[in-house]
Amino acid sequence: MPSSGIVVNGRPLAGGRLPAVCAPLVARTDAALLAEAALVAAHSPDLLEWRVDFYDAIADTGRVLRLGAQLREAARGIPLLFTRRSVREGGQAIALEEEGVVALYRAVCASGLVDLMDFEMGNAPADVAQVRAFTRAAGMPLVLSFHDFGATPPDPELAARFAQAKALDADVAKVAVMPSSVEDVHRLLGATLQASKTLGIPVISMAMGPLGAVSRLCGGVFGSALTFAMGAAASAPGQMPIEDVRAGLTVLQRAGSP
Ligand SMILES: O=C1C[C@@](O)(C(=O)O)C[C@@H](O)[C@@H]1O
Repeated sequence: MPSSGIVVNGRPLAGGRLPAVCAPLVARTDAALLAEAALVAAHSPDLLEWRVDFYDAIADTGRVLRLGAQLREAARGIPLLFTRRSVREGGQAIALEEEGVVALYRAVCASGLVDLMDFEMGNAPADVAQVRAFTRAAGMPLVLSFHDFGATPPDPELAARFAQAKALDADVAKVAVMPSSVEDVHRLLGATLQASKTLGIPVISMAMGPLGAVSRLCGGVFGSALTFAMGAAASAPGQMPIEDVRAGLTVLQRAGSP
């Protein structure tokens, strides 16, 4: 069965249309994050991603929760995705050990201040299991993700990453890679299509950098349920402004593209 859209709080993002559009928030301070959220929410993305690894006070759970509550207000009903991206997979260095990250995920899950969570499938298996349990208890979908900022792995590994997410009980499987040729982009889209037809859960993929930009526009045709577009600032190479991405998606839709 082909993959469907991502369901958040019982409702499919973007009404089930593929792909929904997510804009990242990458500010470092409280005031800057709230200003960024207000600005980006005005572009009406289907989802806002709080990249909490950018936040200066990530090691202070109380402050994360207080800011999360304010972010909720600033988001004006747009669902929130909570993501700590590790340095290993392209994120920022943070003042927290992995144990602290897991404790932070537990607190944020329990708070109900966000609507879904992203955790890397490459984290310690015990940590992945714990985050799965927290999200499950909170009734929150879990995205298990994999990022390769240096290359596009061979086809069997791409398929294995999607399958690994599913095996680890993800609600959504996500794979992001760096292409060094159009062939790499083509392979990523092929692996996405295959996974979207066989996995039984929504999948997300993107090829990063300028070569991969096309995947952020046409990925939905190949089964990717979400594309990341820049609101105020990019969180990964190759992200385009949200207005441009929406325009591209509209052109495809008008042409009757699936
Ligand atoms: O994993 C992803 C996808 C991403 O890396 C991208 O390439 O758009 C951007 C990240 O913020 C997000 O967490």
